[in-house]
Amino acid sequence: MLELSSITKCFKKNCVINDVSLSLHKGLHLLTGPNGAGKTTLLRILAGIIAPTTGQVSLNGISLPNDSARFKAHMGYLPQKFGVYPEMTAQKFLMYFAELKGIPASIATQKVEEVMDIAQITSFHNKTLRDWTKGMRQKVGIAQGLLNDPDLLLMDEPLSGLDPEERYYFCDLFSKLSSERIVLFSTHIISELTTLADSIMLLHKAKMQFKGSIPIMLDAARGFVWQATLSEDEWHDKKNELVVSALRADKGLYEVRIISDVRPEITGVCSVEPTLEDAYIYLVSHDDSE
Ligand SMILES: Nc1ncnc2c1ncn2[C@@H]1O[C@H](COP(=O)(O)OP(=O)(O)OP(=O)(O)O)[C@@H](O)[C@H]1O
Repeated sequence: MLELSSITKCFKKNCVINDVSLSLHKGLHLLTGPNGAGKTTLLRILAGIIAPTTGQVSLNGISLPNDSARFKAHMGYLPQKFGVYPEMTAQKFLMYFAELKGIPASIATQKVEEVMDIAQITSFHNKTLRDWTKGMRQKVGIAQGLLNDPDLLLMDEPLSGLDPEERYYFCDLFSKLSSERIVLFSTHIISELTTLADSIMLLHKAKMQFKGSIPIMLDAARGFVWQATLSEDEWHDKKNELVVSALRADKGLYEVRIISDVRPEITGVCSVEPTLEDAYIYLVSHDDSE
């Protein structure tokens, strides 16, 4: 189990994480929130790269920073900007990482083969990384995170810059990997993950605004999501007073999903079931910290 108790992180007077506590068990967990919410900072704390200003982190009873080496031996981390050495092949690159992680040479070759198989990059193993697409490089990043067979796999925005097919592939992979470990990743893209994640955490204005299962997140917004079709004039008239979670324009008509505590005064408006994106907008717009 991963436990965070009362984590606060301040950069001088700017506190970007404020008293965050949570426990995560085996499974797939998403960390989302607006730009600058503190997602990368929180993941860097969990990866033992930076220390919290106050608070504790522990993984199966092993705590940071006291037992940092042992903690890191059970953790894999994919940073937001994962650099590769372009002249290396994936196999060489992963062997290099295995050495950095202290994996004994006697099992490193086999371990590298195993993770290349999981990340489905075996057939490219002899190609230098210079020639790889972003999605393929991301697979190498995930493979390096798995080298030590971690109990905790942390990934910072692993879906960014990927096309829909690649995103589907990775979500499915993370879901499979989460049957044996805690997989926690940050993302701005939440719609397609609805059925896969065991829990979702929304970090907003330094606080954990929401944490819970996807059905519970959807429940939070139920009754507050509306749909209406507006003419161009109506849309321009109303758009500044509405909180909009989705918009589709077609032949001069605007199909709008609206987040509102009360029925909006629009002809033909109807209540609709929330999507995860609606729930996200609902929670972010119902920030009660101000
Ligand atoms: N080393 C640092 N020194 C000072 N401020 C920092 C440092 N690292 C992060 N911050 C600030 O902390 C805040 C949170 O940044 P962070 O990168 O954690 O957010 P994020 O949620 O990951 O954002 P994004 O979704 O845009 O990647 C930002 O205001 C950022 O400027």
